[in-house]
Amino acid sequence: MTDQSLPKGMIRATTHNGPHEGYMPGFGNDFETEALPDALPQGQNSPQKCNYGLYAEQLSGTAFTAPRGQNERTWCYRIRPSVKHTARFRKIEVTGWKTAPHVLPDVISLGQYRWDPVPMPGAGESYTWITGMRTVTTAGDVNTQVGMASHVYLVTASMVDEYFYSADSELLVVPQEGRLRFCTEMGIIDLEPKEIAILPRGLVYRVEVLEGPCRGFVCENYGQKFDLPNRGPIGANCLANPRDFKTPVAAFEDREVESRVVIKWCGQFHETFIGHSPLDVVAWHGNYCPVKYDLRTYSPVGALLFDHPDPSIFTVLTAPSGQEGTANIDFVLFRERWMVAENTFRPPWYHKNIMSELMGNIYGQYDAKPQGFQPGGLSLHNCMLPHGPDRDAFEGASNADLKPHLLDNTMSFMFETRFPQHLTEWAATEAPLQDEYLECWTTLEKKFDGKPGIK
Ligand SMILES: O=C(O)Cc1cc(O)ccc1O
Ligand SMILES: [Fe+2]
Repeated sequence: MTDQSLPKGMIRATTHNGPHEGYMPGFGNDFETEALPDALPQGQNSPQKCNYGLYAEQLSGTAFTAPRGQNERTWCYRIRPSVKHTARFRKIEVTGWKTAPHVLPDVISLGQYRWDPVPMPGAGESYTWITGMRTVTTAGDVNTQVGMASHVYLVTASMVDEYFYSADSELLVVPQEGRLRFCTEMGIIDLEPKEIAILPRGLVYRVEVLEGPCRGFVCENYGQKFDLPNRGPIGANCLANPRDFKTPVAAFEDREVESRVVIKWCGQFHETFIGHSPLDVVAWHGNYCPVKYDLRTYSPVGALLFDHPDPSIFTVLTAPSGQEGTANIDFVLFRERWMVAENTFRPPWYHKNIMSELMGNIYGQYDAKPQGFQPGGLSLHNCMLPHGPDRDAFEGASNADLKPHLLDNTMSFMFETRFPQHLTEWAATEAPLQDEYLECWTTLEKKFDGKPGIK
């Protein structure tokens, strides 16, 4: 399409944001978006009076004085200030959702653990985003803003006139089945398997089921926000590229209806009732915002000649801990890729790790565990506990013809934290823990016979 107002030959820039136009590309960008024309003040944040009678409100995601490269905040122009969204809070019980510190004397976390997929709810069972959250592990301490929790969610029902926010954490959501819609103060994110989303600390939202039942994983980050890892010698491209992250455009509700707001705060849950939808932000600008990312756009970089690199080459996002290179959480993706290394045992090696490794399978088969680690399933290899390929993987890879091989139909991930992860009672007793998991290694044969030569 030509634009008559432009010089001859010049084409106006357009943006293409995938199937629908509801998202803006970029990671950590300073975005601006308005759902009504001129709702966003230009050139200043706090005019004496805002257009449309809106209230200006800042949401600070980092300390005011955080260094420029980390500083995150968003200015919201809303129908009512958030303080009108909260009456007196009343404590409620949300039984499945646990928070660190949560070390139970009778639950042993020292070990290698694996779970079958948590069964989908039966007919007649109904779970929302809040009631369907089941904590698997916790690590660190929410009160000092270090550590994390891992959860499985089972969601069958939309939240209706009900809203949630976590003052404790940002949530990294990894769907495994079903499609969810996150209606947030800053716009709408639709999410399905092979995508992930980050919901920042303090952001209010409602979760709806687009296609259920829904199952997935959540990493709750109590610490510094997830960021893109530095690429070092890899250079300026590959791994997760910033433009593949999508932030929703502004969308608001002007609905006056009895509504419930639930807040998670220092591990406790509280509710309050208000007379309207809190999703009333008409326009916003800033860099503290929800985002989604399609894992299929992750460009893995790996070994081109020999040996198996550390899994950190597959880091999608990293949440720093204050000690450089030692993350509070790394989110690592094992996806389809070519295996070409010569004279190499290609699957993960055997090892013990100071970091603790919580893994989940999104779909397909993981190369170190051809059987038993199923889509929807989880495993935990805790701090300094040995693990590695099972017997079948070892025998297969030790004897494989090492021609280039497409590792296909595989997508697993790891929440790796510097802290030991503690099982919840649910993970240790109710979830489908595989009692026989250790047997995948007990059959590994002794091959050593004291005589030189390749066995
Ligand atoms: O334990 C695992 O399967 C995760 C993992 C993968 C890999 O390629 C190297 C090390 C590692 O811990
Ligand atoms: Fe590992």
